[in-house]
Amino acid sequence: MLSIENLNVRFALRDADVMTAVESACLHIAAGRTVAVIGESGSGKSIMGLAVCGLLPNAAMVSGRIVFHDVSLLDLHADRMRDLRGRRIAFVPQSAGLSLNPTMTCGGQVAEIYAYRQGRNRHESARLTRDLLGRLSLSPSVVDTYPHLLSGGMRQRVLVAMGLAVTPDLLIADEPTKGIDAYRRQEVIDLFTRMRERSPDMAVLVITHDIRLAEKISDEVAVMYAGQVVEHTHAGRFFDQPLHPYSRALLQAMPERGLLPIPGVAPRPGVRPQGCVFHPRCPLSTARCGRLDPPINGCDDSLVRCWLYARA
Ligand SMILES: Nc1ncnc2c1ncn2[C@@H]1O[C@H](COP(=O)(O)OP(=O)(O)OP(=O)(O)O)[C@@H](O)[C@H]1O
Ligand code: NI
Repeated sequence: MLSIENLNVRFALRDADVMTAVESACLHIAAGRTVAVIGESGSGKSIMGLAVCGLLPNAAMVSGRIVFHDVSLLDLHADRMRDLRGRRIAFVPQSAGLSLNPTMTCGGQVAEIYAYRQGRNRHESARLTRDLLGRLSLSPSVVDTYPHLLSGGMRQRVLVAMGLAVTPDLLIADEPTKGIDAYRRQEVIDLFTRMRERSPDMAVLVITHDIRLAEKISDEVAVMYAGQVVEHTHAGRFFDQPLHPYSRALLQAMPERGLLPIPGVAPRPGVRPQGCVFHPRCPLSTARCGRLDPPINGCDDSLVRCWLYARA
């Protein structure tokens, strides 16, 4: 359904410096799959998601290809992209608090989508809104409630409802558990589970720091480091036997897996090490890793960007 091929996103900084937020990233998502994109802060997860939705800031310089069904998104006119985003691709932004209209009830905001996007009348829009919020386990009272009266988790669900109201083929959710406490996290997990049951063919891209959320809801995991997708694999396989040394380090840093900090620091934005982007922190790096960019290698059903898996 979606192919991201060699995507680069750069920003021009002052003094003619350029900072690379996403670098030759590749990712493919099939219908019906939930893919979690994980990685440390600043690794380019959100920027990649925004690129797919055509929501990058104007200053961004983008190259590569993003193909959705047969449409090349980076070549689309802004009007057509907006239309696509309203009907086929839904984006659930990171800050639920800021993204809802404070002057409208939650139900009103969902109903508006049915009315404007689908041309439903007021009565139908209201009924569809109640159904949808009900299926997402939001009580009927939420319909008439203003966003600021809800918890972060509830607001997030309203935003997801707004995304689902357009019955998209692809839903992209950026940090759905951000700012949500442990107890409410379960609600987000339930929400994704319910959403899957309701729309089994929808592809879902979940951008998250929250590796445990990824484990609970995803079919596949893509790991980003310094703007690159360094591994993309089945979730079960990833949590059993991650391939990339960075993936292994990420998992070992989880409290339940040893809380081992990843040595060193991520490269500062715009200061990219030569060769493999991870080699300065990698316990397994060799001289070659510091000189040459690793190719993307297929290993069983997985893709991994690491010299360890390169065939001679
Ligand atoms: N408008 C911009 N101008 C310049 N640099 C930007 C801009 N937006 C993002 N960046 C940079 O792009 C890089 C990738 O940012 P991005 O938001 O995609 O990271 P992320 O992986 O989503 O991190 P987080 O987990 O903190 O959300 C960062 O180094 C960020 O500083
Ligand atoms: Ni982000």
